[in-house]
Amino acid sequence: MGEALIRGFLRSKVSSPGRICVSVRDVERQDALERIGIGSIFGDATDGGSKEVAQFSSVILLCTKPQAMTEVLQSLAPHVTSEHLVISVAAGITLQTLESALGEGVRVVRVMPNTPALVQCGASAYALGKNVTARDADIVDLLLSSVGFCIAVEEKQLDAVTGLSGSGPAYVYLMIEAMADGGVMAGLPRETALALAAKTVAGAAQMVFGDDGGSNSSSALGMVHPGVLKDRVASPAGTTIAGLAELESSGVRGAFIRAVSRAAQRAKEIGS
Ligand SMILES: NC(=O)C1=CN([C@@H]2O[C@H](COP(=O)(O)OP(=O)(O)OC[C@H]3O[C@@H](n4cnc5c(N)ncnc54)[C@H](O)[C@@H]3O)[C@@H](O)[C@H]2O)C=CC1
Ligand SMILES: O=C(O)[C@@H]1CCC=N1
Repeated sequence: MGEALIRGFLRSKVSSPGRICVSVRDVERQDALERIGIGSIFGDATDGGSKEVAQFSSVILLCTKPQAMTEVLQSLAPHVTSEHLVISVAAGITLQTLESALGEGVRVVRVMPNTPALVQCGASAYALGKNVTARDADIVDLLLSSVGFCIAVEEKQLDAVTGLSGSGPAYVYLMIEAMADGGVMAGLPRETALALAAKTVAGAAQMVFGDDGGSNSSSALGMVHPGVLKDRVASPAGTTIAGLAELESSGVRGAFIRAVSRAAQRAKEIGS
């Protein structure tokens, strides 16, 4: 996720390789970051990396796994001051945990991004810690909106965000793969089927944001209800309603609801 954000920031030009300083343990990741021109790459956070990052950066993104966060926070705490803004992307790790590990007065923001940030099509939500300033909120907004859509939420909503948009790309990949399988089963070459499936998902998602001209927009974000769009595709006694009936009888709608809800619950479990 950290690498996706870095690459997204570089693509959007909100930052440049010379302004980014990274502490990363895996050698392959270090090589990948070197290849994209990151100049300051340090090793393990617990072995000097945190100190170096805190020395050279005013905005620090924490992008390790939640399970590694305790030791990373411990390594960072002695070097972080009220001059730093710390942004965590870790699923489930609460603002309270971050703030109490980093110390009094530290400015902390909790973010849940997703990997399409890499291609500027991310969907992120964030919650501000108790010490952040209005300028910090602007910085977070600037960074996240440079790589896609972003929205401020209450912290208690972030586990739900994690289950929906944080994990969501994986659900969509599964759906694209399955739709392509269906195309292959119906006689299409694999590559054609995959391209059609992925383009269909991307195009359909864009329509929800009113990119049909916005005539049916029903919300502040200019969105069109997906049910309206679905009904427009389904002709009476046509192919689509036959396909939809299969999906409904397989319980796909319920499966998606349960997937998001189970992933949100898992985020809560990780945090506790
Ligand atoms: N993968 C995703 O789609 C998303 C992940 N997240 C969050 O992002 C965080 C990272 O997840 P992934 O990118 O999937 O994991 P990952 O395992 O791919 O990346 C974690 C990185 O942390 C580095 N690392 C671990 N311990 C370190 C240490 N002590 N010092 C320096 N570097 C260290 C590793 O070298 C690795 O490059 C997690 O907290 C996750 O909840 C949030 C949203 C989406
Ligand atoms: O699977 C995970 O735990 C992370 C958090 C959201 C997406 N990936």
